[in-house]
Amino acid sequence: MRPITSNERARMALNAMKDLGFGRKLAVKVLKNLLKLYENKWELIEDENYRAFAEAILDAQDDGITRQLGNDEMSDFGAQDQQFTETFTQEVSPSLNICGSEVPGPSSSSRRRKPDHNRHDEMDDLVDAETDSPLLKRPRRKQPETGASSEDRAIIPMPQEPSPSSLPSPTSEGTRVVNESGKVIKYVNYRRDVNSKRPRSAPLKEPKEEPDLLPESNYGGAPLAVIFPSDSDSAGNRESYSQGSQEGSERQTPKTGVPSTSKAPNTTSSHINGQNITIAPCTNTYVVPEGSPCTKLEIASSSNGEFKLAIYSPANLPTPSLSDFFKLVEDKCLHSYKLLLPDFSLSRIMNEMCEALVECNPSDSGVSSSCMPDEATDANGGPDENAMVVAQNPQLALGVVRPAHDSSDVARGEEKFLIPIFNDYTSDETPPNFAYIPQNLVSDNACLNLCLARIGDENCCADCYGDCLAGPVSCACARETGGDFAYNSEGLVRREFLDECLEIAHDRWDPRHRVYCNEGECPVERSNEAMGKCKGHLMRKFIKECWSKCGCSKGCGNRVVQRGITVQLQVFMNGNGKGWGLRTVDEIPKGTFVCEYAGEILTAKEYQERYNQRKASLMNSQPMLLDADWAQRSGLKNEEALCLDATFYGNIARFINHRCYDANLVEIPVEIETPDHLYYHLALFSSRKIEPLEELTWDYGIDFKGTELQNGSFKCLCGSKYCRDTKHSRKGKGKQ
Ligand SMILES: C[S@@+](CC[C@H](N)C(=O)[O-])C[C@H]1O[C@@H](n2cnc3c(N)ncnc32)[C@H](O)[C@@H]1O
Repeated sequence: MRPITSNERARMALNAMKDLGFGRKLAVKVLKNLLKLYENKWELIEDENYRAFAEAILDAQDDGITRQLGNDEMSDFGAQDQQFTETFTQEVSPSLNICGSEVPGPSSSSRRRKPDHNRHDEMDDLVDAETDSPLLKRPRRKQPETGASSEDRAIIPMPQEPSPSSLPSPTSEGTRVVNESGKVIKYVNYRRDVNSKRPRSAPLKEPKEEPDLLPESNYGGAPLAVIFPSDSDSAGNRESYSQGSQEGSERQTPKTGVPSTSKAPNTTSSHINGQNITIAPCTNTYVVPEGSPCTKLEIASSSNGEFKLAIYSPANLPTPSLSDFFKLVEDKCLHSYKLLLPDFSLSRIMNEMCEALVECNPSDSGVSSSCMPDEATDANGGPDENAMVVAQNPQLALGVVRPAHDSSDVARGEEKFLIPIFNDYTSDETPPNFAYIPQNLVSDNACLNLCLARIGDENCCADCYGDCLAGPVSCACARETGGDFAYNSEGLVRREFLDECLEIAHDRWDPRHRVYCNEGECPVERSNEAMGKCKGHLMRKFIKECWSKCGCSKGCGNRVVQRGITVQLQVFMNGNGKGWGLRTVDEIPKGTFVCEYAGEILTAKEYQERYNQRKASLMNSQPMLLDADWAQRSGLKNEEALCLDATFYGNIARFINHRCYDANLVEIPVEIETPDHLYYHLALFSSRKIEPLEELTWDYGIDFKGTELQNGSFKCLCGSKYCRDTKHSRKGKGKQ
């Protein structure tokens, strides 16, 4: 292979800096000086994704070079591509001035900053010490010593929801939130009166006709649906809705995923990453690890709203006192997070949790004022709301008669906005009965070990501060997406990444995108012999978001899905045989997070058992396998093969209808709390710009060509010209 030339290396280095947002002229200048400094040793510049280069530019900026060059010169990348190519054969000096600052030569800790900067040298040392980190860890900047609390110091203040009178008039794209330097950091829509402005009903906007996306022959011959089958057709499906609500009261409480009315801790379910959370009876999540195998920390709750923390020790061991235990946890927190306030106290946090809990449930006399610690305090020392475990209203159990849906808000206040129901066709019909949950629930048997200790340093950015996207270099949380964050500063999925995801979704039947299990190892095959040999699992690209162990703030731009729904939605009766559907109120730009597909996390086997037992009541169910990473695993255990079922518990995504191939939403797996990809969030993002009042659709990935068992559960009425259900297709009849 031809050796890479200096000019090519220079071009690559400058492009890397351009990607980080640095101006070209400054970068060229710094690069020249670095080459002198490092005696043309490009490896030192290229090492760790051009870390030394980026840091030298930062130093140069701090030293005022930015001002010297002026704004125009700082943003002149793009032009003059040729100019820099002949400039990189420089003479060497052992130590030189990079844009005005004295920097030690390569022999002495070549990539360290000069010592007298305003930076936090201690953190720099830490960063430098991590030589094997594949990506740069951005040093946490030293905070001004104002005595302010950690919250006060957040770089990007999260916008407060204004009072109704001060609501800004929303634009189609939402209200821009800008940071101090005027950069748009996110768009916010504010809760609006559902009756205002928009008519209560509006003619359905069918998804717009897509241009020819692929030759006809490419979308046939799909080997298998990735969805578990159901045998209803659309008509049957509609019938089951009206039965559904009556049946709801008679239904047996499913064995898993339902807060039990019994006190046995093992029969309740956990709710993750959200508020108003149900219980985590799955005590293995909270068991004190291996080192002390006989002592157990157990967190239990009942559906009456009580919960408790218990430490069990075997007879031959003394039970540790709660205060000793707290002290140890505090020490560990200090060791892990380093930046705890001096008066940090676990017991105080727990008291505050209890108080908050009582405030959240003022009418719930069953709420105990005792509280339990969670493993998680977030990296800023505060309690981690995502991991708190709170008893939930037992009425959610499906065995209990619950009122019909509230047509002004199907989400019953669980989301940031009201999500109203419109039915202009059959005025008395309401959506089928189900319990609205904003986040997933986990069954007892599903092996989902939510333990912060499992998130290693390489899977988080403990050293970051504020907004990871605003930093000059990507942190470890961008590694999953090849070193660039999946989101841009406006909170949208980056175009290139989205296009890659769309390509995979479009070519989902192409064997190049699928992985096939060894014989007898496929969890789907094991749970349902009738499925036959493994038909392959789609290998998908993951997004990784920052989370509790990361040092950044909750407003960090790499936290999108975990912040929940930010677009205004409506449930509506479709009137075209597909039943209820979901539509957007406002225009949605391409790459916007719309909602997560939430439901009960079951094992594939559990789902199959449930399906076999109550086939009829599962007619509307679209269980999704969480198999995006099974490719990396061999010998998956039954309890590790997870599946998402929104039949009894689900969120707004439960109303999204299927459209073959050219749907306006695409699902992307998002890693938040677990690093191993066996559990992830199935997040739906807009695949293109979506017009106001357009129906939202998603390609469920059903093979309508397979045998009955492999088939999807309905006759497809999507109306897409790419419809795969050739037997029943209404191609060309889709418009009404
Ligand atoms: C996740 S639900 C979607 C919401 C559903 N329409 C409802 O009324 O609750 C999936 C069910 O909707 C119906 N459905 C979704 N997409 C459809 C399509 N393209 N054609 C016909 N029926 C569809 C099927 O009955 C399917 O089992």
